[in-house]
Amino acid sequence: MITALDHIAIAVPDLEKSIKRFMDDFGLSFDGTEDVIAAKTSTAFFPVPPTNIELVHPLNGDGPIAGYLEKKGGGLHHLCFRSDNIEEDVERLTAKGYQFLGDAPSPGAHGSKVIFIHPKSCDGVLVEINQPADSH
Ligand SMILES: CC[C@@H](C(=O)O)C(=O)SCCNC(=O)CCNC(=O)[C@H](O)C(C)(C)COP(=O)(O)OP(=O)(O)OC[C@H]1O[C@@H](n2cnc3c(N)ncnc32)[C@H](O)[C@@H]1OP(=O)(O)O
Ligand SMILES: [Co+2]
Repeated sequence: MITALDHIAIAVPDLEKSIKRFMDDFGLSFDGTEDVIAAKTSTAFFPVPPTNIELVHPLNGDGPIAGYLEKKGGGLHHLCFRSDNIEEDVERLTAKGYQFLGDAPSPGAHGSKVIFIHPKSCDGVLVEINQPADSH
């Protein structure tokens, strides 16, 4: 079951510059950076209760964010719903016709499991579903 809006992600071409923007200009608290190797993505999180902003940037210049930045230069990239049982939600949504990217959840930030729904399945919005580490 989906339980919360876990985060909204913004793809940024200059991670350090954007971290400064969200801390200094918008005054958000900064939860640190994490390189997620399985996703080829560097992340920076800002809690904005009850959700979070996630900045995403290509890790080593490669991966899905690199392609997005090349085409769009940056922008709102995805939203993420938190699930209390990701496998069950994937099965339920697949039966409704949603097209998932990948066959099974993979490692995400903070030890979570994540999977994505193709934007063409969802009105042009890339949707991530995650299950936090403490509820696996
Ligand atoms: C750090 C881990 C994790 C977390 O814990 O939070 C993350 O958030 S990781 C974040 C990065 N990972 C991903 O984004 C994985 C899922 N994404 C993908 O697999 C790909 O990006 C994609 C969505 C399949 C697109 O890749 P590709 O098909 O190679 O790119 P195209 O440029 O050809 O796009 C095809 C089509 O889709 C539209 N598109 C692409 N990206 C987005 C987007 N973010 N939001 C909305 N639409 C998107 C693109 O415009 C194309 O549309 P058309 O031109 O109409 O065909
Ligand atoms: Co994300």
